[in-house]
Amino acid sequence: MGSGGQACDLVIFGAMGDLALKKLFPALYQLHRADLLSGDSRILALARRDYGPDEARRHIRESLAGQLHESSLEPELLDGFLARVSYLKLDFTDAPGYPVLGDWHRQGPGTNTLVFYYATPPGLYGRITANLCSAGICDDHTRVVVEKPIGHDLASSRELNDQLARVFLEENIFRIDHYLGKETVQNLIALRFANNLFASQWDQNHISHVEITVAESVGVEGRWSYFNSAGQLRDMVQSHLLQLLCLLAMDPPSDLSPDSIRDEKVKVLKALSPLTPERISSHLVRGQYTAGTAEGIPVPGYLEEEDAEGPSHTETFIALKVEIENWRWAGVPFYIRTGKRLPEKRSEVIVHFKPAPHYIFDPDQKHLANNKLIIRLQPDEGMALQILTKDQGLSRGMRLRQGPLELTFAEAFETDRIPDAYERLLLEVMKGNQYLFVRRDEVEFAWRWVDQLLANCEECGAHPKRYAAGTWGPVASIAMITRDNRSWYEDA
Ligand SMILES: NC(=O)C1=CN([C@@H]2O[C@H](COP(=O)(O)OP(=O)(O)OC[C@H]3O[C@@H](n4cnc5c(N)ncnc54)[C@H](OP(=O)(O)O)[C@@H]3O)[C@@H](O)[C@H]2O)C=CC1
Ligand SMILES: O=C1O[C@H](COP(=O)(O)O)[C@@H](O)[C@H](O)[C@H]1O
Repeated sequence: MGSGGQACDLVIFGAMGDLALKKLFPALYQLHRADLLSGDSRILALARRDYGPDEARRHIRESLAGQLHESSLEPELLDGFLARVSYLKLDFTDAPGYPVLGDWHRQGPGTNTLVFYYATPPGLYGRITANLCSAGICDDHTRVVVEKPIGHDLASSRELNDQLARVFLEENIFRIDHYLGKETVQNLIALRFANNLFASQWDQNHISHVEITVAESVGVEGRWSYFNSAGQLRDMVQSHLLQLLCLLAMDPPSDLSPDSIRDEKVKVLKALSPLTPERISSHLVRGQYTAGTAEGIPVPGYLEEEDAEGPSHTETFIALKVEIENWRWAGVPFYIRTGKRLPEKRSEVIVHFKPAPHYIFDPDQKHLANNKLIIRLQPDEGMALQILTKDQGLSRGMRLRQGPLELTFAEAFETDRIPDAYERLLLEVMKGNQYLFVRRDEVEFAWRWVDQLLANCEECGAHPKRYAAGTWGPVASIAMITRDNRSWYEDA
């Protein structure tokens, strides 16, 4: 097989929902456009709206026109793509409606791999799986793609995983964490394991601490009810932030096979130090935004959002000091923070290296002495290595100057467009390659750690502190890192 996917019959549950229209169809169209969708691949869009086939295609076409850049919209390619799409009205709770899905698959070329994509509220995953099972549509080759959140805690994620496991083989379950589909996140693997320069320095002997910031300027965007039952810890840390942490902290996998990578990630999750009640006050800060500004425009606070349903102690910001109890990372804190309504959308990792063992330069400049690797995940994707050089000029003596070795991907590699995460993820589903998907034990170990953290927060009665929209979270998050004589890296 080339770089494209196998021929698939992709059945999208929830095909008229936000995720499908904003992410899945645009990504599938881009794959079609890049000739990465096998010629025989077909798409069945399922929703409960009363659309005829042409009406559904028209709706998808209009939605694509609203989502994609003009330069990607080529009428003939759009026609070709939409010709792959059929529409079927189905109430997903209605078991007798399911056999028709099997009929649709049998009417196809006969060799296409059947893939179900659950783009629905997570509460429906179990019901859909049971209905597919009763209709006898699935076999040992049928794949399923499930969106986060996989459960609300360890118990519910186990229940959901059990439901999936009754019907699908683990090797056919593709649990999405869309951060793993981001080019720059995958690049962490290349950076660490293709460059011995970094590989040989990647431990507690050489690194003092690591920062991970995933900042968003948006608020909860009409998802108050869902978000309020989750909060930033469940919504972002349990999945995306812990995945980033794993990719940064894991030992080298012996190869790039899905299980080699995932085995190493699981070891990191198992080694996360629990945040006991005694450590909560020094290792965790939660926040909730109040009215402020976003990109200069006044915005309401979390509790005044249009769809807000009352008082709430749900956090929209969290900062954590995370420790990993193993040889590689003993004594190296990972400071992570993520929040809504922060001043800008910015995801980045800063690796702070320890200073040289013996310092011989001007003592006034000692604060410059730590090298830093800045990995910009989004936007302005790229990286910079802060190094020290001699300041130029005759009058300066041996003065040091800090400057970056800079690599901006868009400039260096002349990429016209960075593919969206869902393009990569859907392509890998169609190839049957799970290395960018989360294995059951990863999800469950992540929940185990998050559950103890939430329980300990509860025990301490630690409510979120207020921060104004448009600021970098509660001041306590700055104090958390300052206590260790460090500061959050700000280079904006
Ligand atoms: N949107 C996003 O960017 C992201 C979403 N996700 C996850 O993706 C999943 C889908 O999210 P999203 O698209 O935002 O949700 P939406 O609510 O927009 O879409 C869900 C769709 O499922 C349909 N649906 C619900 N119940 C039934 C039913 N009984 N029978 C038939 N159709 C039904 C809804 O139909 P109707 O329109 O008729 O109500 C709706 O179109 C969720 O698990 C979410 O957590 C994850 C990351 C990002
Ligand atoms: O999964 C989620 O991610 C988005 C942020 O994703 P990004 O790709 O824009 O960085 C977040 O807004 C949302 O709350 C969460 O559910």
